[in-house]
Amino acid sequence: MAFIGGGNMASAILGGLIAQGMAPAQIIVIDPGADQRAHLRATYGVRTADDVTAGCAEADTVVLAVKPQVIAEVAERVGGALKGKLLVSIAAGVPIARLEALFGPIAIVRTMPNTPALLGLGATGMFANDCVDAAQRARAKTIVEAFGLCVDLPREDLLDAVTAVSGSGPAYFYLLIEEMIRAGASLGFTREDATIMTLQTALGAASMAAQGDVPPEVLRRRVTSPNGTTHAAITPMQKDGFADMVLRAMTAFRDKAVELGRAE
Ligand SMILES: NC(=O)C1=CN([C@@H]2O[C@H](COP(=O)(O)OP(=O)(O)OC[C@H]3O[C@@H](n4cnc5c(N)ncnc54)[C@H](OP(=O)(O)O)[C@@H]3O)[C@@H](O)[C@H]2O)C=CC1
Ligand SMILES: O=C(O)[C@@H]1CCC=N1
Repeated sequence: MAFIGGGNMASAILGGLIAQGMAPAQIIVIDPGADQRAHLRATYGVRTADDVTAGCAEADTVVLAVKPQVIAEVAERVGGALKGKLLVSIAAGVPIARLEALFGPIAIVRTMPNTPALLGLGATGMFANDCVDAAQRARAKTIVEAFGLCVDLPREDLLDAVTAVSGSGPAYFYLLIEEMIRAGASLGFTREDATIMTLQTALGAASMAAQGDVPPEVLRRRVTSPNGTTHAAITPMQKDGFADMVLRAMTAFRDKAVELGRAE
């Protein structure tokens, strides 16, 4: 398996795959940064290369993990070297039609993962082109499921919505965590106490919601005693347009994914 691009998202996937038992020697990462290649070798034990054609030669599966703006340059360098291989793209917004125009009519699975893949807790959407056969589809799914859950999408355009929900989603929660820590510290906690209380609360709330038997709205109401403290906090948030803010933010993420993917 080869990765073109060894940055943040590739590292999260590598960490997840290796923790799940994939042999690092089976993985080669192509990245232009000598320091980054040394870091990847030291951290994950993978092989590295700086030349994309040589790097992909032995792989049957190639993960395209560069920024959308760099894909055309990669395609120019790689030429026809991906013929017969499975290309798994993780690039936000880049449509399969554009990948086919750049890399030729090869088997392509377009995915949108997220960084919790590092802990095997990724949430990934995927969609395959018509060149992908049953064995390649199963291989892509096995890889994705090694670092979290995989949703096989009925339409390609839903991948831009996946970017808004789960691809970028960890950042919404991190922002809330950052601000809760800051606010906790300003209410008199030490920063350390504000941090552990906030993180344990985030973990506990997410774990309860993830059990799935009680909807989040009901869980929220159970915390919200009539006319109590939670009510005093949440009511102004709702009045100040929290729901609209989340919708606008996620629509902006989705639209940016579309824009990035269409850019030449
Ligand atoms: N970060 C995230 O949470 C997620 C990211 N993605 C997608 O993953 C992709 C990568 O994003 P991310 O990991 O955040 O970005 P990074 O910038 O962290 O990683 C990209 C890596 O690719 C390297 N690179 C640049 N040019 C080439 C080239 N020609 N050949 C090989 N490697 C090259 C970069 O090197 P250098 O820095 O030296 O240029 C960098 O190390 C994007 O398409 C993004 O949309 C998808 C889901 C989530
Ligand atoms: O911000 C980005 O463009 C990437 C895609 C999804 C998450 N991070």
